[in-house]
Amino acid sequence: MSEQAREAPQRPAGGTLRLGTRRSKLALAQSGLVADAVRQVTGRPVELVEITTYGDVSREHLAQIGGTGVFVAALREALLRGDVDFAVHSLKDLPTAQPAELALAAVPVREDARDVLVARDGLTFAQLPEGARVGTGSPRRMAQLNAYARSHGLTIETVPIRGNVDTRIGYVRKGELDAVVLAAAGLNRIGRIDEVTDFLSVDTVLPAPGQGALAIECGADNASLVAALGELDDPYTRAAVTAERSLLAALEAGCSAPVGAFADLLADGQTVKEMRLRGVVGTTDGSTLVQLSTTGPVPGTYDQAMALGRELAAEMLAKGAAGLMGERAH
Ligand SMILES: NCc1[nH]cc(CCC(=O)O)c1CC(=O)O
Repeated sequence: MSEQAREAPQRPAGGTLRLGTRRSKLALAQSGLVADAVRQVTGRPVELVEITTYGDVSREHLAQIGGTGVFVAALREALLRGDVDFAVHSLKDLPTAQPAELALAAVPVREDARDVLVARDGLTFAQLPEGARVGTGSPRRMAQLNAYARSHGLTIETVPIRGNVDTRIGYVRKGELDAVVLAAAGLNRIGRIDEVTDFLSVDTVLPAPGQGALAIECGADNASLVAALGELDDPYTRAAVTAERSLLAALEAGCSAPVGAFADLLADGQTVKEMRLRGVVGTTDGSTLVQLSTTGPVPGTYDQAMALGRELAAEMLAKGAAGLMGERAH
């Protein structure tokens, strides 16, 4: 039963829009949310078209074949072939270089950007026992969690894991790990936020650049679709994630580098004053972190947001960030 069939009776002018999506529970949830929003703003039917990516078929060598970029690549190929009209990505999985043929038509309002802990027995991070086994395959999470543990006089063991959200939480339920760390946004979107045992403040663990935000992408030459999808864009989220991704790009780091970044607005009462961008790079054992922040006027343009990220990257590089990033992704 397609979305198209269900909406056929009140079908307005303008044909059905085909939304290319991965088949994972998270991807389908994200695409479903965006499909609803696009129906609202365009008045057009939206049909989900499932695309199997190489990353879905073969996870074992994900790191070697280019990390989460493989998920994005198959959707982009479908867009470029014209098999689908637009696609939804988790922004944190998007490479920072934007192909000229494709437009980032919208970045909707960001979800909760925080990382969270799903631990056994309702444990918070501070309540984990000495030597606790904490699952995460992310060098960014490893670096900051190990540093956080150290600051509590605790040593944890970070255990590299992969797989979808169900698989990761499964390690805790089966008793193989004491806890796993995931993004709040993903759990919210698939309806499992109730399983969180600790929300990790961004003051302690900076999220991945773009975490919690979605990217809606379509062909750059389809001006009317770029404009229509643009209705879903949130300028503050767009500015924040642009600054975060600019930092990542200027550090010349890939999606698997130990880089965290988060931009937020500083308000004086009801008046938004400035944007603050925080960044961190560290060794995965958490023994050394370079963590800095910069504050500036809320970027009104893409170039201003990019400049904020570049400025912070330059300061971090001056403090030795490059030496902490280890092997570059790609
Ligand atoms: N790397 C996989 C991935 N990509 C986006 C999300 C969550 C949703 C988001 O951050 O927008 C996740 C899962 C996770 O990190 O827990």
